[in-house]
Amino acid sequence: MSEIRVGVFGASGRMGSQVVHAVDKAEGMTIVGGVDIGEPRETVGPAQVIVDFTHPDAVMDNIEWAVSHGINMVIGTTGFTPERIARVRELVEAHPKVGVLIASNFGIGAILMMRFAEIAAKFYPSVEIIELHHPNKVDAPSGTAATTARRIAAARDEAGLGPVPDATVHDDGARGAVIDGIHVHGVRLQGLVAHQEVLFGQAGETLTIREDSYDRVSFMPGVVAGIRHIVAHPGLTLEMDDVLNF
Ligand SMILES: NC(=O)C1=CN([C@@H]2O[C@H](COP(=O)(O)OP(=O)(O)OC[C@H]3O[C@@H](n4cnc5c(N)ncnc54)[C@H](OP(=O)(O)O)[C@@H]3O)[C@@H](O)[C@H]2O)C=CC1
Ligand SMILES: O=C(O)C1=N[C@H](C(=O)O)C[C@H](O)C1
Repeated sequence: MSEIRVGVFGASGRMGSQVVHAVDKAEGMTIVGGVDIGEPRETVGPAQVIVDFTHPDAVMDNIEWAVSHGINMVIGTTGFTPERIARVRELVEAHPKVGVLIASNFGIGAILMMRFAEIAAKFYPSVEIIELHHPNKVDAPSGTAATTARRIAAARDEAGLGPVPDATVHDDGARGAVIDGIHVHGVRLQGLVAHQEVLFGQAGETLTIREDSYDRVSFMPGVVAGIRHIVAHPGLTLEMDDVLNF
C-alpha cells in the first residue's frame, strides 16, 4: 500500500517541528511539505492529510483552504468555539469525501483525563479546573480546559445536576474564567509544558484528576494515530475518543 502523504501547517513551531520528526519516523507515512506563516499553502499540494498546529487566528482560514482542495486535516490548533465547530461541520458536509479531525489534546493521559472527568462529573456537586502551561502559550484558557469544561457541563446536564453551587463571583478575576458554568483557572509559568487538574468535591471528600505532559513528544503517538484514522474516516471527528476506540 502507498504511504500517506502528510503536509504540516506551522512546521517550524514547537508542535509542528515535532510532527515533522514523528511522521518521518512513523511507518506508512511520509512528509511532503511544511508551511509557516507567510509561505504559500500550495507547497503541501500533494498532501493527503495536512496537520495544523498554527494559531487560533489562522486555523479557520487553513481549514477552508484545505477542505476546498479536497485535503483531509488533523488539527491540534486550539480556539474552537461551538460556532467554529459548526462552520467546520458545514464545510465537510459540502465536501463529503474529506475528513477533518479536531482534537484539543493528542496526549493519551489528557484524553483519558477528559474521559475520566466526564465520568466523575455526575457524582460531584462541586468542580473546578486548573490548567497550567508554559508562558509562551498563545491562548488562555487552554483548549483542553475548555473542552473538559464543556464535557463536564454536558454530563452534569444529562444527570440533572443544577449549576455548580460554589460559583459566587464578585472579584477581579480571582475565580477564573467560566465556561458553560464551570470555573477554569489558568497558570502560565516557566518550567511547565502542559498540565491540568480537574478537582471534584462533595461533603467530606475531593477527587483530583491530574495529567502532566513534560515533553511535546507525548502528543506524537496521538497525532500519528489521527493521521491514520482520518484517511479512512470522511466527515468531522471531534476529539480522540473515537480514534482510540473508547
Ligand atoms: N492538540 C494538542 O495536543 C496540542 C495543541 N497545541 C496547540 O497548537 C497550537 C500551536 O502551538 P505551538 O506549536 O506551541 O505554537 P508555536 O507558536 O510554537 O507554533 C506555531 C507555528 O505556526 C506558525 N503559523 C502561525 N500562523 C500560521 C499560518 N497562518 N500558516 C502557517 N503557519 C503559521 C508560526 O509561525 P511564526 O512563529 O512565524 O508565527 C509557528 O511556526 C496552539 O493553538 C496550541 O494550543 C499545542 C500543543 C498540543
Ligand atoms: O499550547 C500548548 O502547549 C498546548 N495546547 C493545547 C491546549 O490548549 O489545550 C494542548 C496542550 O495543553 C498543550
